[in-house]
Amino acid sequence: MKIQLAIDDLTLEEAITLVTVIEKEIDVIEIGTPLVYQEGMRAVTTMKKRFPKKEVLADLKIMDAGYYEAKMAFQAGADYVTVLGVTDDLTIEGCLRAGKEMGKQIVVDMICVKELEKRIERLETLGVSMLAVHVGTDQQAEGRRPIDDLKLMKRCCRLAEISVAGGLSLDTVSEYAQLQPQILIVGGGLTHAKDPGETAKGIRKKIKEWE
Ligand SMILES: O=C([C@H](O)CO)[C@H](O)[C@H](O)COP(=O)(O)O
Repeated sequence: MKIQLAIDDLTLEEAITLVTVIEKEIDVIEIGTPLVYQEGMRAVTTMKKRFPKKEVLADLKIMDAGYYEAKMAFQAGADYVTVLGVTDDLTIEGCLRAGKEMGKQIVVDMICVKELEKRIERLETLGVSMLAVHVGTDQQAEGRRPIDDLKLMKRCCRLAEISVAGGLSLDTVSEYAQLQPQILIVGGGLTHAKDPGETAKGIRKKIKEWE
């Protein structure tokens, strides 16, 4: 299982410092949506140049202009870019085309998708190979967690790899790891940790128990 660090509310400089400390424990560096707003594609390019052995995900949450926006992120150095599962199939197909041309991956973020099972089936038919279960920050504030959607996703997915995000932390990561998603996404659980180095080591240790 991979660990994806989601960097949302840090400056690019703070993000680089954090990744330097926990580099060994993480596999994917996510340039979170707020960081993209703040810094643009510069954040993607800088992070890939600084940490060339790490995979970089640009969390653009694309809703339209799929081909154009996905290609922009890939050209900036992203290995993965996100598109929203609620959007039109045409946008998903545009992203997939950009991914194919560039030899990179599209991740479909299932935040706010209502009929999850039906949508998973459709997305897999379109050729999507990575799906992200996601309970967003605002939904988390109302007490929602991604565990049930992850269970459903594990039952319904035929081929796609699965990642999961939504408030994962050192305390809760085992619950998710035992369901065997391919990628566990941790944002605030690391970026707001008192000791990110120790927390990242702890998360890695807990995940290893389920591998
Ligand atoms: O995608 C995210 C959110 O929508 C803000 O852009 C977060 O990166 C994702 O939810 C992971 O962060 P945590 O929930 O803090 O672990």
